[in-house]
Amino acid sequence: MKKILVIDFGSQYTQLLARRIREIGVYSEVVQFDEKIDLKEIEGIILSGGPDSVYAKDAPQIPNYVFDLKKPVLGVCYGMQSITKYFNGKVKKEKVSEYGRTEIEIKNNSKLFENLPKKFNTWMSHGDSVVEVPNGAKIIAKTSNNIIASFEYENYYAIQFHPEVRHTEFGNNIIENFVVNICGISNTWSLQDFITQKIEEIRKKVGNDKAIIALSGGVDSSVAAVLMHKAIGNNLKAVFVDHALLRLNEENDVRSIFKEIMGLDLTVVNARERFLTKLKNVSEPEKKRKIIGEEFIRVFEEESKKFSDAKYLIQGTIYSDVIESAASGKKTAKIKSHHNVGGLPEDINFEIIEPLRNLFKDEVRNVGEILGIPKHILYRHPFPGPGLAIRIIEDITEEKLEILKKVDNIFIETLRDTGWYNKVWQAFAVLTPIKTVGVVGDERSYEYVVSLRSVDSVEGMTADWSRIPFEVLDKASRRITNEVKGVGRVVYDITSKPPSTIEWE
Ligand SMILES: Nc1ncnc2c1ncn2[C@@H]1O[C@H](COP(=O)(O)OP(=O)(O)OP(=O)(O)O)[C@@H](O)[C@H]1O
Ligand SMILES: O=c1[nH]c(=O)c2[nH+]cn([C@@H]3O[C@H](COP(=O)(O)O)[C@@H](O)[C@H]3O)c2[nH]1
Ligand SMILES: NC(=O)CC[C@H](N)C(=O)O
Ligand SMILES: [Mg+2]
Repeated sequence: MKKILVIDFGSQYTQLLARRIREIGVYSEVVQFDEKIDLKEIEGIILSGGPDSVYAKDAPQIPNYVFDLKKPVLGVCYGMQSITKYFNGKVKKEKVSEYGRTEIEIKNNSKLFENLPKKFNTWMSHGDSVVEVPNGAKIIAKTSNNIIASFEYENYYAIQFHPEVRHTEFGNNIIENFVVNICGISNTWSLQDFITQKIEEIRKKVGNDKAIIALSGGVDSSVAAVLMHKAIGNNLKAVFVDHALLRLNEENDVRSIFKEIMGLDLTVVNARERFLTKLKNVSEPEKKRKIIGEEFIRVFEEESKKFSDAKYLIQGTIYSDVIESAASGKKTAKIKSHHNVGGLPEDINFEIIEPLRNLFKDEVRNVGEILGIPKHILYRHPFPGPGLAIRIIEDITEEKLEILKKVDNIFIETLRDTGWYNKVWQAFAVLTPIKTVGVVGDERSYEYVVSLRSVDSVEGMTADWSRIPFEVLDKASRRITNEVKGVGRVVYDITSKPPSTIEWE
């Protein structure tokens, strides 16, 4: 299949580049800068951004095959700076850094900016700048700070801004100009092709061996389960772990979801005791995540023994889990260890297969729709594998779990009753360790503060707090303080991601 190769230098946005290209209808893959790869059917190359400075000691280099292939190359930010360095231009830390919205002006014609206005806003994130382009290169655009925003040199196209983030105006047009007009690939690829290709790939790999799928009833593992079932049929067994950190009624909901999508009964493992014992008195978020990640694997190992020593473990990991755990590339910064990626123990007895690892949430939902999974399952709010453990700040007790389950349930019920559940991307409650003074029936009370959190997002990589009407929040707040013993105060979290993350831990 003809494709565009994206070479990763450690940017938080690398996968978004590949994703934008797939949106245009062209297949794209991300590889690491030092990875050995198959060079067949590459029609163009994109060099990503990255945290390093090109002259730094261990700065990643453009691999040699990029120069040998002689295909069009697009360098983004660090990618632009590394092209400059290779062809003897000059990169320097300038007095002005450009972060966020920056206007650029097109000074010379280029196929890359065809049919675009002369001036528009882009999104930048750089401290270094190109101060001298390679000999013979043509400067295409400059920013309002007079910094070089784009140049062209032979088959190399360089841009300082990030066309892959939604805040860059005409970003998709620029990527489409590169992929379709400059590299000349026809845009006929679709997620249906992804499904066909994955099924074939999984069949080849698993053969007649057995596999266990970690099924949470969430969007990602449900889609992965249907896809895997199509590929290997009855050699697949689904296992749901009840770790006591679930939402109210979760077990029953998951059983019925599974019956609906697979027509089969689900294996539910009661692991409540063992998770709670291991988590007793643990407050530190990364520690909680590591304990949970390991315990999940131990449970799956035991279950695999009961299924002819299954050789494979399937997980519904998607790309946001990977990037934040810093498992995407050597140069990427770690934000938190998602239990299914960064939280995994080192000694694992089976091979892990993650068919959705390179897709984003909304792409996974689209795959699910193509596979015929009902919308009410695909559009459930995400729920993290570590569950309520990362929504109870500090140590976890049965009492706190009871409180949080009730609060969460009331908030979600209120959103459903008022038509807001489907308008927001993810909503939940957090139990803080703070106690607060109140007055109830003329008596003093001293109870917990809970926070409601609801966010709008597309990919989960960035998010903003939902503008839920005060009346809806008021309804939830009054029900919570009236119905849940142990809660003295309700607050609403109005922080975006970044700088915060969606979950509190
Ligand atoms: N309680 C559980 N039992 C079994 N597997 C689980 C459980 N919770 C999470 N997992 C595994 O961990 C993976 C990652 O969890 P994650 O919450 O990101 O995805 P999901 O639950 O499938 O979808 P969603 O993001 O909609 O909640 C799941 O796809 C699944 O493979
Ligand atoms: O399966 C998971 N295991 C985890 O360890 C984990 N941590 C966060 N999340 C979910 O990922 C999305 C982004 O969350 P953050 O902004 O908090 O990183 C949100 O949808 C979170 O609910 C997790 N899911
Ligand atoms: N986003 C980037 O690629 C940044 C490149 C380089 N680290 C700089 O600060 O200029
Ligand atoms: Mg989940």
